[in-house]
Formats: sequence, structure tokens, C-alpha cells
Amino acid sequence: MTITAAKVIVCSPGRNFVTLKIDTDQGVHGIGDATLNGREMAVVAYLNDHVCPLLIGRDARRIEDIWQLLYRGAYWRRGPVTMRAIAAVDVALWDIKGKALGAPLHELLGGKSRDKVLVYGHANGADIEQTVEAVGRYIGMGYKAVRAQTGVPGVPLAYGVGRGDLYYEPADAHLPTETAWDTAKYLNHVPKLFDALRETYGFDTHLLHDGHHRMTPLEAAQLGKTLEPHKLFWLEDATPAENQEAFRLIRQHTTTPLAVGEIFNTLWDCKDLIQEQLIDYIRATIVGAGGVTHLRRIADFASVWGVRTGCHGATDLSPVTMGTALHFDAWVPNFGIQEYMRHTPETDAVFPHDYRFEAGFLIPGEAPGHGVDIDETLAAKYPYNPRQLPIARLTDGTMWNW
Ligand SMILES: O=C(O)[C@@H](O)[C@@H](O)[C@H](O)[C@H](O)CO
Ligand SMILES: [Mg+2]
Repeated sequence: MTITAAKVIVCSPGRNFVTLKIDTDQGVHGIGDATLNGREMAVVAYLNDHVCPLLIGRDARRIEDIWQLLYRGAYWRRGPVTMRAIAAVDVALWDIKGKALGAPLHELLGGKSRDKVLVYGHANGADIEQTVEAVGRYIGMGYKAVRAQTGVPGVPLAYGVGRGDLYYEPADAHLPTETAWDTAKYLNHVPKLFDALRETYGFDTHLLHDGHHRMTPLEAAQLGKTLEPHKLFWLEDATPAENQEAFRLIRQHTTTPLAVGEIFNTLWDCKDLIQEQLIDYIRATIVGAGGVTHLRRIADFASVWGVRTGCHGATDLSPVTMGTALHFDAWVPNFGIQEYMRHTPETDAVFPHDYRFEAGFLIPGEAPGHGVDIDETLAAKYPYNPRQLPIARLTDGTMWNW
């Protein structure tokens, strides 16, 4: 089965997506996601100029060899651009293999370990009252797990506070929106949110929270300790993780479960975090971490150390990544949870898919491959719309982590 064409499709049905379509001489095609929020065109160039020409004429069945070709063969390893390009090729090839064999992706991985995938939704509000109401709406929709973020008094445009009920897209302007940050105010305020949530809804719903890389390790340790009585499912991205050792300090001070990894690209970004059991959940996902082939390697390594998966699932990961992740989640033995931020109806129409939400779970579906396609005619109606993620500055103007 020979690869005859590889085409990059950029579209913006509400937000930007980069999609790779690979054709074969047997009439079977596969789709992969290569979206890198705010830096999309770098991956487009990487694919068009350096990867697609390498694929033509190769045997589409040799997924592992093509993965190694793109990883080792470039000489320059790792990084978000390279690994997203590799992920797009890898996912398209798994899709082709599934379609050629008439098997859904989870069958190729080893079959289902579970019939449905536990997901968490995103509830947020400008203040505690609004966030408590938003969490109630998610519980009303059947969610068993909800991430809660709230505005912080004195911190304009705090992370995680959306503008609508269901949809949240932080990449909102051609040039980055400036937001403010004050960790002391945040640390005083957030525990009050979780007091209110536990008082209102009890302990039957899993609650999660995202620190979005804003705290120092010691501040994160303090927050983790304060939130112990609230029994979070996890505290995410408590501190930046370039320095994996930073998590040792947090770990030594709190039993609040820790999750990190949405910006990780390879196993090398989380090797120490996992083998020293400094985290409980690894949040790397298909598009960020080199596709099914590499994420499976990370998950297997994590399983040795009792670390569970918690794939990133924000809206900047296209339905192609979501569909693929759900097959992965249905198979992976050390599954934890899957993030699920809903795509808009415009996005869903451009990417017809087989997965569906049912009472707090997503069901991957039984279509061959990953079950997600692209409607190219519809996609062409939504041209690229340059958008960047916001930046954050401390009150004295110092650049901080958004
Ligand atoms: O946990 C999450 O989903 C967030 O951290 C993301 O929304 C993140 O901000 C975006 O993926 C950035 O593009
Ligand atoms: Mg996050």
C-alpha cells in the first residue's frame, strides 16, 4: 500500500486547525491533526517543505519505520513543531491501517479495556458564585468530573475564565492579549471556591483545578496542602515542568494528586517525573507527543510506576485528536481520565466523527480507523485566521507564565 499524496489543510471553523490528509494507491486515506495553537503555520511549513515529500512512495503500512524515519532522520529531535508533524503522519497512518483492515483503532492497540471513557468538563465563572453555578450545570449535563476555574478579585482576565457557557478559546487576538497575574491574591481566593463547591455539591463529583504553570514549587505545595480537605481529583500544571525535579518539593508537602504534561512532546520530558513517582497523571496527548506510536510508549513506561493517563483535550486539539485519544483511552490499561472541552457546532461539522457523549463519558465508536474525517469543501469556507495565546504580566509589569 503506497502513499501517493500528503496534503496539509488549514481551516478556521471558529478556531484554527491544521490537518494532514494522506492518500494511498488503494483508495484508502487517513487524517491526522497537526494543530499548534498560536504557532500553526510553523507546523504547516515543516510538513509541506520537509515531511510530505519524504512520504510519497513509502509503504503506508510501516508506521513504526516511518515514525523512526521522521524522528531520527531529521537529526534535530523533539520540540512542539517536530513532534506535531510526526503525530499528524502517525495518526493518519494508523487511520489508514484501521480502514484497510476494517478495524477500529482500539482493536489494533489490543482491544478495549473499558467500554466508555470518563471525561471532565470545564466550568468557570467571573466569580465564585458564577463558577459554583457553572459546575452545577455540568453536573446537570451528567458529568462525573468537572474542572473549576474562577476569576480572582484584583486580577483582570485570570486564566480559565471563558466568555460563554460551553466554549472557551483563549487564543483570542492577532497579537497577544495582555492579562494580569498575582499569585498571592490567587492563593487566598481559590480555596474559597473549593469550600463553596464542596458545601454545595458534596463529594460525589470529581473536582479538578488547573494552576496553568503560575506558581513556584513552594506556592504550589502550599495550595496543594490547603486543598487536601477538598479531595481534588488533581491539581494540574502547578509549576512549570521544564525542571522535572521541581515537582519533588511539591510532592514532599502534599497528598493532593498532581497532573502535568499538556505541553510535553516526548517521554524525555516526563521520564524523571514518572520514574520518581512525582506525579499521578501524565497529561501528554496524541497531537502533542508524537502520535499513537509515542504516546503508547509514554503510557507503558508510566504504567510501570503506577502513573495514570489524563490526556489533554482542549479545543485547540481538533476532533481528529479527540477521536484518536478516545480509542487510546479505551485501550490503555493505566487510564485515568480524559479532558473534554466541547468543540463548536461549526468545528464538529467540518470534522464529522463517530464519538459521542453520554452521561459523563465519551464513547469512541466502532468505525474503522479513528473514526474522524474532514469535509474539505466545508473546511475551505473557513480560511486561516491568525490568533495568538494571551500573555500574563505581574502587577509591576514583569513577564510571567500565561
Ligand atoms: O488544561 C487545559 O486544557 C488548558 O491548559 C488548555 O486550555 C491550554 O490553555 C490550551 O490548550 C492552550 O492552547
Ligand atoms: Mg491545562
